[in-house]
Amino acid sequence: MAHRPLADPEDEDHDELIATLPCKPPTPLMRRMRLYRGGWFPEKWLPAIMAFRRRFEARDGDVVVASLPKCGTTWLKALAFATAARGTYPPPPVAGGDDEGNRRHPLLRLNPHECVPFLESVYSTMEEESKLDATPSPRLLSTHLPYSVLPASITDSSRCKIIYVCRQPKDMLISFWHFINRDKSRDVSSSYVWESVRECTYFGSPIWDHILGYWNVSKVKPDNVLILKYEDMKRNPTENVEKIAEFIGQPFSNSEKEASIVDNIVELCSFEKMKALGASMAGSQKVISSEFPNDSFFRKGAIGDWVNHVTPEMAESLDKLLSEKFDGSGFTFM
Ligand SMILES: Nc1ncnc2c1ncn2[C@@H]1O[C@H](COP(=O)(O)OS(=O)(=O)O)[C@@H](OP(=O)(O)O)[C@H]1O
Repeated sequence: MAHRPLADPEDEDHDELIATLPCKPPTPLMRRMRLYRGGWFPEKWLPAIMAFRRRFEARDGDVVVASLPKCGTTWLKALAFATAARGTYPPPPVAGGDDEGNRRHPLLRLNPHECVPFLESVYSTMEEESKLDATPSPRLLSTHLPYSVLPASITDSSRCKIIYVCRQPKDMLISFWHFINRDKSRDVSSSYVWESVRECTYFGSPIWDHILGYWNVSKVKPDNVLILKYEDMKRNPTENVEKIAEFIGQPFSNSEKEASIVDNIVELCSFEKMKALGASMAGSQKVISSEFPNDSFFRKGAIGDWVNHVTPEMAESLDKLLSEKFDGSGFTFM
């Protein structure tokens, strides 16, 4: 007798499935959270995440920028966009004037999040989903989701390339703490955020799990997953831009190198330039589901700001926790 294949639970109504997932009650920072495929997510986000898993169709040449929030996402989006689109939009020369040609570059008018959409947000509206389908290849996309939540269309085929950026968790968590507290009127209990600093978690999910999810795949599929580190990008921006270009199959030619195209990209996406632009656009349209002002993505852009906020004891305990969790994986922040 032929066996009937088991129904895929995600084919059922999202709401019914979500209601069965383990949950945590709301906190002052977060609405109700649900455990899904090994990670905690605000319940409200799950329909879009599930729709993304079900409906996204990867195409040859798609490049996905992946990260945990506050690890350099905005910067990497800018660098990857400027690199991939340099044929259509040459980066303005470092010493270039402020003429119309130089102002034509999208990154001088738009926040990088507007140039590279978050897939999990795209699937929250039919309009955004249709826009994504109509986007010509090659597409530059992004996600904050862990590898375990990505659709099979990305993980089981070799069509997509993923560039993952990670950052020393102490700096990432302090950056997040500032981001949450930037709007004093929200009156979010900072003790809740401090709990996540102490536990080294993001919305209840371990930070090391997110990093190791991508890291482990990069070891077996190096042509599909490239790991970058915020600290290394700060120290060697040129080298990292060259790495990005090679990884996406658009290496810089000798004539481009001679014309200082790499330097121009680095300058266009430098913290100082992007912060100044973000400040000048602060009052204009908000980005990422119209939620965040342009300037909220640029604060200090430094390595090691955690020393101003985290006690040496807390830092030591975080370092110990992380070295245990990364032990044997081959991953380090150096
Ligand atoms: N161009 C450039 N160069 C270096 N650093 C930069 C740049 N742009 C943003 N930043 C810093 O990155 C931090 C924000 O992280 P994300 O972009 O990942 O945030 S988000 O996920 O998009 O919300 C946040 O870090 P902190 O300054 O430590 O808070 C930003 O200031």
